[in-house]
Formats: sequence, C-alpha cells, structure tokens
Amino acid sequence: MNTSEPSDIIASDSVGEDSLLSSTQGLQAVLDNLDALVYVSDFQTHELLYMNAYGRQIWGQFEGRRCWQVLQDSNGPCSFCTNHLLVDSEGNPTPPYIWEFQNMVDQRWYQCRDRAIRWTDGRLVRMEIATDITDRKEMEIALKAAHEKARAAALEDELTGLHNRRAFFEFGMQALKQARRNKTPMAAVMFDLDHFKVINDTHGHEAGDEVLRRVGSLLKAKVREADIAARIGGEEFAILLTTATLAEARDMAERLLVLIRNSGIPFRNVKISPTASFGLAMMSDTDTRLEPLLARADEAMYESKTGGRNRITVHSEPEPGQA
Ligand SMILES: Nc1nc2c(ncn2[C@@H]2O[C@H](COP(=O)(O)OP(=O)(O)OP(=O)(O)O)[C@@H](O)[C@H]2O)c(=O)[nH]1
Repeated sequence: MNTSEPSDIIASDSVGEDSLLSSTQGLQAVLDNLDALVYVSDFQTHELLYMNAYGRQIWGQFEGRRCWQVLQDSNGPCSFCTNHLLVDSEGNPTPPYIWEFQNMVDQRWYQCRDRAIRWTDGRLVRMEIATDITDRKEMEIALKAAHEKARAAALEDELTGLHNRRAFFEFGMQALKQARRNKTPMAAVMFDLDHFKVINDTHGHEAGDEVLRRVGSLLKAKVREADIAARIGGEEFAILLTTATLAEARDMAERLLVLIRNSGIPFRNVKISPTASFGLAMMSDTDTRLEPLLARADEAMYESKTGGRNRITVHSEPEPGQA
C-alpha cells in the first residue's frame, strides 16, 4: 500500500522525537535527583541559565535572575567569584577548579567544582556542581577549636592564668629573634616571692595559692600586650619587656615591687603582704638564645636575695648604650 510510506516516515520521525524526548527527560531526571546543586550561569552577565531541583528547592526560582542574586542574596557579582580561574590567558576553559565555601543564604558549607563549558548556543558559561559538606566541615571546625583549646591549656599556668614556663620560652624565643632583627632593646625581669615557705607554713597552702593568684593579677595588669609574662616556677615569675630600655624596665620592676609589698592580700581573716626579690638584665648583642639573658637576670635576682630581699638588682654588665 502506497499510504504506508508517509505513515512510515511519520512513524520513524516520531520514534526519533520520542527517543530524544525520553533521553532529555532522562537527563532531567538524573540532574533533578542529584544530591548536589548543579547550576549554569552566563560567564559575562552572570544570568542563571539552569539550576537543578536541588538548587531550586533551596534557593527558589532562578529564571531571569543572576547567580549572585539567587545564591548569595547580594547586590553585585561575588568578590570570591571564580570565573577568572576557569579560563586560561586565551579565554579557553581550564580543568575544574575545586574549592570550599560557606553559603551566606543557607549558612551551609559546600565543596564546589567549577568549570567553564560551551553552552548549547556556543557561548562560554560557568557550570558549578556543589556538594553539601557541612557535617564534615563542622567536625573539622570543632576539632580545630579543640586543638586550639588544648594548645592554649598546655601553654597556660592554671593557677594564675599567666603563660607557663613552656610558653615563656616558646614566645620568648620569638620575641628575642624579632628584637635582634629589628635591633630594638629587650629586658628580662625575674622575681621570686620572699620566704614564701613561711606564708605556706603560717597560713596554709591555700593562702599561698591565693597570694600567687593575686601577684599574677598584679603582673597581668602591669604588662603591655607585647610583653611576655609568666610564672616559670613555684613562686618565681619572669617578664620579657619588648622594646624596653633599661630605665623603662627598672621603672616597671620598681612599680611592681611596691605593688606587691603594698598588696595586703586578704585571705580569710588575715591580710598577707608578700615581698619579692627582683633581677633585671638587658639583652646583649651576643644573645642568640633566651637562656643567657635569663641566666643574667637570675644571677641579679640571687643578688637581691642574698642582699636582703625585697629589692631590685640590675645585672652589673649592661650592654653599652642600652641604659
Ligand atoms: N601554695 C603554693 N606553694 C608553692 C607552690 N609552688 C611552690 N610552692 C612553695 O613555695 C615554697 C618555696 O620555698 P623556698 O624555695 O624555700 O623559698 P622561699 O621560702 O620563698 O625563700 P626565698 O626564696 O629564699 O626567699 C615551698 O614551700 C613550696 O612548697 C604553689 O603552686 N602553691
């Protein structure tokens, strides 16, 4: 039959359309069931050309809007837009750029795979596939915070809240290097509470702890942010005064000595006024480590002890020109 020919042609055309339609629908179904955001935006205008169901469900309708309006709720292109990283110097697409960021609209973290591709009409567009990595990121952030807390605890003297000995040497070494680099003076002040054993023996260990805490507070209130103050032993404290001359360091030690002597620390029904013996030394040109500087300050402090306590001794060989 003659009529079969046109109908065959129609049939074969409709098979082509059907198969095209079903593969388009299939692709649509795949994209809309992905557990990730997929979007495409114009490289130049940032107009959104496509966004899958995952994205539409979170960020709403995209038609006629730009990626920064829909995804970031902002007034212009994002400062962190990666478009310039997706093409080479000749404007040709480069391999995918992978990065992580926190979306400001839904506050969740995403790992983004960005790539420049050719759109159906030949123009260059940006395609992003973004996977929600919030759970992993929150775990990482909590782990980092726990590490930082543990590190801070490992560097802090629990009783006074000052740096401990370990922190004093760690930060002190950095300060010494910086002072040498910048050719600025640096002073070390050490002090040790006098007859502290008597305070413990007379008023009890708790009273001794309270005295240490109060002296720690006095010290904290006196030092500048750039200085390094620590309890480096039982009743022994040390301070590194960065960019301080000998006169400034001596002045600081004198004020601290008076403050401690006049502290009248209340404990139960008594007031305890401890005294302290101070030693002071200036960094010299040959100090490449902290130890020799502290040894000189310690020597001077020992002189204060043997000389009658409750006093300041400056190490007798300050570097010329540092007073
Ligand atoms: N309450 C308290 N006492 C401490 C702490 N660490 C060390 N001590 C005590 O500090 C006292 C230090 O005694 P000594 O080294 O004899 O020195 P001192 O009695 O201060 O005498 P001088 O340093 O010579 O003036 C000891 O009794 C220690 O038990 C602490 O964290 N808390």
